[in-house]
Amino acid sequence: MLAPSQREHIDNVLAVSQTGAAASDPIHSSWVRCVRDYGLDPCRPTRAHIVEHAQLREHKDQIEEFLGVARTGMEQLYKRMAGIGYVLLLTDAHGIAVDFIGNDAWARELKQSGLYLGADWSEVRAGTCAVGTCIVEKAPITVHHTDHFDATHISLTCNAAPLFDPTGGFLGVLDVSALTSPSPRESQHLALQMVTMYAQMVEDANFLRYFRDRWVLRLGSAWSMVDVAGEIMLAFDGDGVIVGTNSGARRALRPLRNGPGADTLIGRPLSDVFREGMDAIWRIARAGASADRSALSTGSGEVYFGTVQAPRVTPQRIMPSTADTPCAPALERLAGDDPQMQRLISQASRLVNRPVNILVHGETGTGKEVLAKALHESSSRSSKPFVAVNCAAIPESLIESELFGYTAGTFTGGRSKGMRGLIQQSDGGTLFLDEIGDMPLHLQTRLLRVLAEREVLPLGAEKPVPVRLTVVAASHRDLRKLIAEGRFREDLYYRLCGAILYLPPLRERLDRDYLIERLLAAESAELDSRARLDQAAHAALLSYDWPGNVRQLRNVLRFALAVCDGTTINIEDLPAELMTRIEPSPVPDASAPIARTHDEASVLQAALRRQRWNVTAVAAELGICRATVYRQMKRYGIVPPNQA
Ligand SMILES: Nc1ncnc2c1ncn2[C@@H]1O[C@H](COP(=O)(O)OP(=O)(O)OP(=O)(O)O)[C@@H](O)[C@H]1O
Repeated sequence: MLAPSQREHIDNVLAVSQTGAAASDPIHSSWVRCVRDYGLDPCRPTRAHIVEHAQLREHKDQIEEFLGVARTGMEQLYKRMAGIGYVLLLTDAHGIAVDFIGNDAWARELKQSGLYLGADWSEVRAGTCAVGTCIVEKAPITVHHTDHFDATHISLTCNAAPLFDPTGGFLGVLDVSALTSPSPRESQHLALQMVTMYAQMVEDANFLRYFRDRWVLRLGSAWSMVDVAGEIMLAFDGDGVIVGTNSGARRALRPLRNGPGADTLIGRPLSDVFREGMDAIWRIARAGASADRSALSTGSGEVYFGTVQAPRVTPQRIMPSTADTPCAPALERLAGDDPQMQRLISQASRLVNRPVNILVHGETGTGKEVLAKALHESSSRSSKPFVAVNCAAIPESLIESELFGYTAGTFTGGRSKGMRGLIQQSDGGTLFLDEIGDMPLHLQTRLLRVLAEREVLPLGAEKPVPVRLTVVAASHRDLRKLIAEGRFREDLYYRLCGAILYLPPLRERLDRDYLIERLLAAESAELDSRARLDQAAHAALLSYDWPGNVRQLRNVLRFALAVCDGTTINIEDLPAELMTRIEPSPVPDASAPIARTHDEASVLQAALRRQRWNVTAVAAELGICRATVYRQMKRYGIVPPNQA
């Protein structure tokens, strides 16, 4: 039963989402997103969603090291905020609360409201809220009472600040929330300042931990405060080259000279940023904590006071030098300007030389093998073999001998000298196990033993052979689900997932243009063609939702190059499926475009009516993405009844 205040709120949300919002208003823009992009219905308030334990574990595993650092900051912040009724949430980049500090006395109310461990505060799930909207805006935000989209949340007040990793990737959100609060929005001003300040402190603590083997230059505009609150931090190596920047540095500093790459500081010498040059910085380092604190000035005329912290551990033992390279070239080539891919690449570049196995998740055709290969090529193992095995493609009866090898005379008909298995062949290099979820259970047990004991026992052999094995495993299936069904060993899962990388589906990537260009160049070179895409074909490629991901894009380009006139690829050269995703089967006569348009419009209209104008449900029914539904609605002038 809805309270009058909730009903009034729903009417308000409906009115704004129908008329649209000013781009500068993050709350109303979020309401519009909730209705138009996520298909959320303000008339159906929904309780908080708490993810299951196993899923929460996975989210925590992703940022385990960071969680330890963040906890200290959270405890300090909680001490200051608990007395005035606030609780604290730390969420990952997906909006899942991976840590929480609150008062046990209100545990029931807090859990019901979603102020709890495991709560999903993404905008897609919870509507406008401090965490979810902060993830979209990447900036601190207060979402107070009726700023929330969902009427169940309108008694809450929430303040959130984003957290970035030392390479600028988005890590998650720090949030302070209260079950009750005074009605003026201004009452939250201080809470927002506090959460923003602590988010910065947590980020900086993480930065110092991450770059503990590097020199760190801390800068502040107040002479006496630099040691305690250096707003700007730059990590640099013994040659004075910048290897890391905190958020403050990324906001405030630019290289002295313009030119290519002027937007990034990583990889540049410090003398490219400060007029006084490297000598002055080494002088500051030598002065240590003494009062001799030279000022450094930037190209824009700002003056900062600096202090330099020496490396606290010896570099190379922690991480071989290439692992610190902000982006290894083989990895960098995988993507253009897509935030999800850029984050993945920065995570991957930090992993290349670490002694961990990596699990890659992604839909079929997203490039899991390509990523595994790039990881290998970027590592110090690159001169050793990269061995790829598709566990789903090799018949079960052969996987064992293929992987583990066999000795002479083990099989009648086998090679008389025996065979080194693929595990041995990858010794010192990388073993890529694709579709690991399809590996039979008894072989999972043997693989686990190889990983634990670092030796392999070929079939028929008496003595094990030592191997230096680094595994990158991939799966498009949910391994946690397979574990729950008893089809995948949990202990093997934990051995394999030293780190998990999620490859986004192509429809979510914003760098499709880059991929189209790269793949077209690669395919053209192979076919010795110089054909270019015309505008309509290019637009069709950009707007398609690519269920088969990068592989399908590659195949489509190959097809188009083969059938085009040799100079221009136009829309007719693209395979029919790009034009017919929305049509009912059987496919109508392709020579009748008017009939096809008419069919498309009526199919869409019927589905919209059937699904009561819920765009998400329509997209699911027709097997297309929501953006395509909106595009088609616009094209055919279909307007929801309440907006007509
Ligand atoms: N980033 C990329 N740049 C260029 N080509 C790519 C990229 N990602 C994938 N591809 C191409 O897409 C195709 C599929 O890639 P890949 O085999 O790595 O996908 P996958 O996710 O391992 O697929 P599956 O799940 O079917 O094993 C390949 O032809 C590959 O060359």
